[in-house]
Amino acid sequence: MARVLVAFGSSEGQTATIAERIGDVLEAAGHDVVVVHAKHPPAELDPGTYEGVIVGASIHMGSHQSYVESFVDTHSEALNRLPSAFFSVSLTAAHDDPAERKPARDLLEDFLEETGWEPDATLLVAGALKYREYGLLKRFMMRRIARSEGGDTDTAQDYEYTDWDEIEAFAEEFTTLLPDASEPDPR
Ligand SMILES: Cc1cc2nc3c(=O)[nH]c(=O)nc-3n(C[C@H](O)[C@H](O)[C@H](O)COP(=O)(O)O)c2cc1C
Repeated sequence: MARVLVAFGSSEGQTATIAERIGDVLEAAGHDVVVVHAKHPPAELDPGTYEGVIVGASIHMGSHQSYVESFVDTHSEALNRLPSAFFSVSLTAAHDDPAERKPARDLLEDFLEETGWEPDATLLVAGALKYREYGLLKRFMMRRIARSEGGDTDTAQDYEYTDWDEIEAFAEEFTTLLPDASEPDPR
C-alpha cells in the first residue's frame, strides 16, 4: 500500500469530480489516498511525505488555475523525486482531431515548463459544459464559444465529455509506478 496525494484545481467542479474518481480507483487498488483542493490545502500538507502525487487543473481563458501552478512550483522538488502525474481538463481536449487538441497540449507543456515539473505521465481530459450552473454572462459566453467551435449550444442542459474509462485507466496505470508493499521481501 502506498500513500498517494491527489491535488486539483477546479472552477466549476468537473476537475474535482475527476480527482475524486482517481482517488476511488487508487483506493480500490489498496492505496491510502488524500484528495485536496490546491486552492486551500491543509496547512500541514507536505507532498514530500507521500509516495506518489497526481495533480489536476482545468483551463479557463487559455490558462490553468494560477494557484495550481503555485502549488506545483512550491513542491516541484518533491514532485520531481516521486512518481507523479498531471492531468489537464478542458473543452479543447474533447476534440477527436489531434490538430484541434493541440492548443490544450501546448498549454500543458507550457505549464510544465514554467513550473520545472517533469511528471511520469500526463493526460488531456475532456471536461464539461455546465450551462445550467453558469451565471447569465458565463452561459452566454460559453454558448458563443461552443457555437464557433461546432459544439453543443442548448443551454437548457449540461454536457459532459469526460471519458471515465480513460480516467480509470490513467489511475490504474499510475498504480504501476507506486511502491508495492505486497511484493515479497527480497531478503
Ligand atoms: C469561463 C470559462 C472559460 C473557459 N475557457 C476555456 C479555454 O480557454 N479553453 C478550453 O479548452 N476550455 C475552456 N473552458 C472549458 C473548461 O475547461 C471546462 O468547462 C472544464 O470542464 C472546467 O473544469 P472545472 O469545472 O474543473 O473548472 C472554459 C470554461 C469556462 C466556464
